[in-house]
Amino acid sequence: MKVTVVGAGNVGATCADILAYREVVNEVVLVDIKEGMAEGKALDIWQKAPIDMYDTRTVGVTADYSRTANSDVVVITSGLPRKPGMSRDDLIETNAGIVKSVTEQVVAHSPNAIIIVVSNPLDVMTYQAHITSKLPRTKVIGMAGILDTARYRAFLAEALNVSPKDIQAMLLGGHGDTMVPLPRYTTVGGIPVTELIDADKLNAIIERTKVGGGELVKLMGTSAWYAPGSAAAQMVEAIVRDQKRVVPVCIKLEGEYGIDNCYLGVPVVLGKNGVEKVIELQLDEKEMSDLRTSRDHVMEVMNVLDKINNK
Ligand SMILES: NC(=O)C1=CN([C@@H]2O[C@H](COP(=O)(O)OP(=O)(O)OC[C@H]3O[C@@H](n4cnc5c(N)ncnc54)[C@H](O)[C@@H]3O)[C@@H](O)[C@H]2O)C=CC1
Ligand SMILES: O=C([O-])CC(=O)C(=O)O
Repeated sequence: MKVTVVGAGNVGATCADILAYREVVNEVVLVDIKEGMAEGKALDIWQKAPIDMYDTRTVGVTADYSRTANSDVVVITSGLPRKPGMSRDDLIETNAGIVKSVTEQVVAHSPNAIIIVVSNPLDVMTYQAHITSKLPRTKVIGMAGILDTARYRAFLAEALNVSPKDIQAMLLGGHGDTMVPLPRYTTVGGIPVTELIDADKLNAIIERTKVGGGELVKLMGTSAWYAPGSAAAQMVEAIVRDQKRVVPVCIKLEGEYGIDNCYLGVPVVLGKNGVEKVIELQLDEKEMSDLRTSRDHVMEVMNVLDKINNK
């Protein structure tokens, strides 16, 4: 199995490192546009192999897509990260062009690959990759929900002083401040979270989760990479090992949740064919209305992308 990671920056290199370290595939190809960057990071990861005892080959190339040919999965992380004071949507103009040209080259060399988009604004960059690739919606998906639920689970684990391993959670919607964490679908060792934490504390955690990316941007001056790289690697692993993981993933909705033609995070079954099933949860009125608010926001940004593409 072969995986390409486009963008050898913070998120891309972290993802490649985890894929190698865990021997998820035989070969990881890192691609970047910056001369020598991907080659250097791939070599560094390969030199770690004798220490950490793995044999996944890591190869780096500068914009040479012939080396990515016949990849099973391609992760697209190329693009600008935001700086303090910016929203993810502020990245659209630059990143739309990058994701479009990268997707064209990826598909030309790996027509059967499953594409995982990471670049921001996530839901709309997934839209960009999907329309550019012309692949089925089940094969062009975005990474956000695994990261957002991980933040939510980590905050809960801290507040409850329990292991993050025992916290299960689901979350819907766009990868932005309108995301919809679902306390009704959150459990701690099988126990509904609402039995273990009072409503005010839970609400504070939900609000912190929604701006979890921004919290890190403020601290570091650029956006996060350890958890995002790991979340993307988990999606790759689910696909190449055909694990049928049930995780939130961004995909084009075609009538699910009463929503059509919008790219949003929803629970899916993730396996060798990409998204093998979209799971429709029974939502109450408030959850449904929050999801519609999130949809409206993503649709607005999708319209901005349409204008950029029609210029
Ligand atoms: N979906 C999510 O949950 C998350 C998304 N992100 C997004 O991921 C993207 C990458 O973030 P970082 O790795 O921190 O940024 P970074 O700046 O460290 O890395 C980006 C890399 O992309 C490369 N690049 C730019 N244009 C390219 C092209 N045409 N072809 C190949 N490579 C190209 C750059 O040279 C750079 O090395 C950003 O858009 C960021 O907002 C980051 C974290 C989480
Ligand atoms: O916040 C950002 O810009 C990067 C990102 O999407 C995240 O870490 O959730």
